[in-house]
Amino acid sequence: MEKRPDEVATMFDDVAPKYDVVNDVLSMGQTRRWRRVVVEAMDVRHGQRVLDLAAGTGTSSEPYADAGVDVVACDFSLGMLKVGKRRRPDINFVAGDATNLPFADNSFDATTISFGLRNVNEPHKALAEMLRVTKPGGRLVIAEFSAPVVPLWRTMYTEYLMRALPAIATKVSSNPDAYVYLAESIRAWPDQDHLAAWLQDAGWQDVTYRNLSGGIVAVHRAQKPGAAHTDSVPVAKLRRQIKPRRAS
Ligand SMILES: C[S@@+](CC[C@H](N)C(=O)[O-])C[C@H]1O[C@@H](n2cnc3c(N)ncnc32)[C@H](O)[C@@H]1O
Repeated sequence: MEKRPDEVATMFDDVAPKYDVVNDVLSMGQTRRWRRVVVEAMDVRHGQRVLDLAAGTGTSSEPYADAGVDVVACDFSLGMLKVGKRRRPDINFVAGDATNLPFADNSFDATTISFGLRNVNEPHKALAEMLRVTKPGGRLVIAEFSAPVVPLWRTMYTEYLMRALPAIATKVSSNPDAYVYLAESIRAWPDQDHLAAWLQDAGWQDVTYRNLSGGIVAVHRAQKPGAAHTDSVPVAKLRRQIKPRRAS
């Protein structure tokens, strides 16, 4: 399906104010669990710099910021970035296109993209750009809608996508067409193995994936070839070290 970048950006500008609420409704609360798995897969450490690409309103960036990790939330929809900045002024939001990132080579220890790659008009270019800006040995974690593995579950899910989801979106969203696009773009998106092959073709190594909710979502993990830099503290430990913020 055709994804014109200007139309995609405008569509996200339109849905931005209610984006997170509608997400929670349409996923029946599952997005929170999916996001926790992404953070675990990232396994970032104190002192590292993380790129959250297609970060939208920054909901996918928040766990890193909350853990004191230096996270850059990049997106090309100014509407989404504005909502994010208003909600989380402490996060570094940067306007940028996934196919031509405004960052130097090897500038991030880890890169992640949640529910964004499917919307990029040239996903192969985005995978190459993510490789370029990630340090050698650095990690990539992608969360994206995928293909349910059990046939009956797949049939039920397809029914939900094509019938129930647009109907619910009409009630809860200001731009129901965006959710017709959502359903169609999920159906047109490659399955788990296909995406894993794209990652390898782009130069990523040690590609693995994990299915969530029976394959409705897949979390792919990969590494940039080269030696990783490891003298840092895991975020799990860091959480215990962070002092609560004092009210001013
Ligand atoms: C479904 S939202 C995901 C937002 C966030 N990552 C999350 O998990 O809630 C998809 C985002 O991808 C962004 N996007 C799509 N194509 C892009 C591109 N070429 N460059 C940067 N951002 C892009 C959209 O603007 C939108 O904010």
